[in-house]
Amino acid sequence: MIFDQSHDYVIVGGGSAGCALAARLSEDPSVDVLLIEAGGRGDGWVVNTPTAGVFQIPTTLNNWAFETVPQAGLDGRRGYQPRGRTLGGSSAINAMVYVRGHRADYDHWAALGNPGWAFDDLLPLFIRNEANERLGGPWHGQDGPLKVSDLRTDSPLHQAWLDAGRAMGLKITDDFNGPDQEGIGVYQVTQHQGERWSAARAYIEPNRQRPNLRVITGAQVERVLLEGRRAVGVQMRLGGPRVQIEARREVVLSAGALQTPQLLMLSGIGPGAHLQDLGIPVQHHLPGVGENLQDHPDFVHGYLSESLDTVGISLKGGVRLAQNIARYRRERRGMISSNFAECGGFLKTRPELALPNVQLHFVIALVNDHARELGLGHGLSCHVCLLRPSSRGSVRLGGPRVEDTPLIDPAFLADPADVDELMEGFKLSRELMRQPSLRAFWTRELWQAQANTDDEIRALLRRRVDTVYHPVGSCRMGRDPMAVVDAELRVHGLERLRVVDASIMPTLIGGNTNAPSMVIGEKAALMMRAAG
Ligand SMILES: Cc1cc2nc3c(=O)[nH]c(=O)nc-3n(C[C@H](O)[C@H](O)[C@H](O)COP(=O)(O)OP(=O)(O)OC[C@H]3O[C@@H](n4cnc5c(N)ncnc54)[C@H](O)[C@@H]3O)c2cc1C
Repeated sequence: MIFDQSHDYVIVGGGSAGCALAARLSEDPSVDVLLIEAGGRGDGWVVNTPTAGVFQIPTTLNNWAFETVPQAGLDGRRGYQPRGRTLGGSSAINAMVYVRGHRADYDHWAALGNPGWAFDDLLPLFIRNEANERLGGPWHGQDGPLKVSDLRTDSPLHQAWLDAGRAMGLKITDDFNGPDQEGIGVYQVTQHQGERWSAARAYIEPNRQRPNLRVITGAQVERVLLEGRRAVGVQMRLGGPRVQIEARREVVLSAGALQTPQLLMLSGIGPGAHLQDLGIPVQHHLPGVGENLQDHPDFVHGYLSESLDTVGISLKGGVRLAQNIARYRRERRGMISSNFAECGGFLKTRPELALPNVQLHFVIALVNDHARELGLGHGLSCHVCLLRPSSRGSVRLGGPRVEDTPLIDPAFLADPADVDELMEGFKLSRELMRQPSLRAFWTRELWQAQANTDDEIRALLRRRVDTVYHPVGSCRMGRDPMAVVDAELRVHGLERLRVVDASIMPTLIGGNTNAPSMVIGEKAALMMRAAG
């Protein structure tokens, strides 16, 4: 094969995991690392300014903005799947909530036959990843690349949220990432002095001067190049022409839970029959590629509000916004530094449960259809999602070219048990939002108002549930025939090819997935350096 360029490690996808991996590998000056990202540089004010960042979610700005296939469990609706398309990946468009997940989830991964992935194995990596401005040891790091801070919004809604939790006798916490996840609290965010801290800002920007770290943006990889069972490089499009890049040591796919399986399948690695249907020569039959897709099904309660402490579209709100913009320019504080999903909680819907089974995101604006529907006025929202759904979906190719949107099927609410469990979360979160301290901030319940009987609630869930943006699991780590990578993240049956991103999670974690994806990158770097 004739190559246009050659590097030791070629990493495809500059997202949460890919940025962490590239930075850690290139700490060793004797290796040279190439990071390839399809999107742009991700360093503009829209990315960095927290409230501006929200405009990326309903649009194609730095966003692949995928749709799912029609979901039988959601009355045949198509779900929405925003995914970051820029250096920093989804961490450049996400809600900045800093959460690691529950220790039991990682212990479960290890118990499934993945040594080295128990919580106690990963805690030092979470600490190494983190620069927390308030919290320190033994649970938190203060010297890592990822800045984590308290919100700088000074919102009265925080107190109202905590008071509502107290009124219901719920635990109150000031740290969702300490020894006990359960409780109601205000989220810490991946921000520094009121600005977003994406994976690119954490891991790539400070290391731009390294001669052994090359970053290419605006280049979409089309496939992995194989020689027999060995990955030798990738083929990508850089603007018009096709370019072939050699990986002298390894190719790493970090394109995320939806596009890593897509790239494997485009390279002839995946379920043989599916590839043959599309005319793709089967290089390696690996039936688990694209299977086991899991995502948190999420329902959003909506409320109208007259409070100008919420973000909305109104004349008075416009004046307030202008004042807040001026304040943000001066101090990097106030409403413009909001991540919207400011407060939340991890709760058990039944006291006998061993772990919290639902997560709440309390949002200081009205969220309707991922902010794709906007109306006049002000409002509030409370998301409730199911942390460990039973439903399993898949990612399949939509066609034989990388431009063909993958067929994404999270199979939301396919298992009726998920509907019933989420219904418990619905009732709990609605009760919380009706507590006097929060009731004072809203004037009317919206779409959930008429859902009172269990059947009405189930029907409403099927009408409105969608993602809270945590797809994982589509290139699952494990040892069985349906596993795609081993515990060192090497693709089964092939050489010099790894997967390093959220797709390797065997099961969903109970929490948000950005920091865990970075830690997957951190861990991969350690394993790859040890392998030499
Ligand atoms: C709207 C939204 C809100 C979220 N909110 C939170 C939150 O508040 N807190 C939290 O912890 N998590 C949140 N998440 C989830 C979290 O950000 C992701 O789980 C995490 O970033 C995934 O990391 P990754 O490395 O697996 O993939 P990504 O970060 O998505 O990176 C994949 C990268 O690969 C690139 N790529 C794909 N295909 C190709 C190709 N063919 N060639 C080259 N490059 C390619 C993509 O452009 C992208 O940059 C949110 C996600 C979204 C979308």
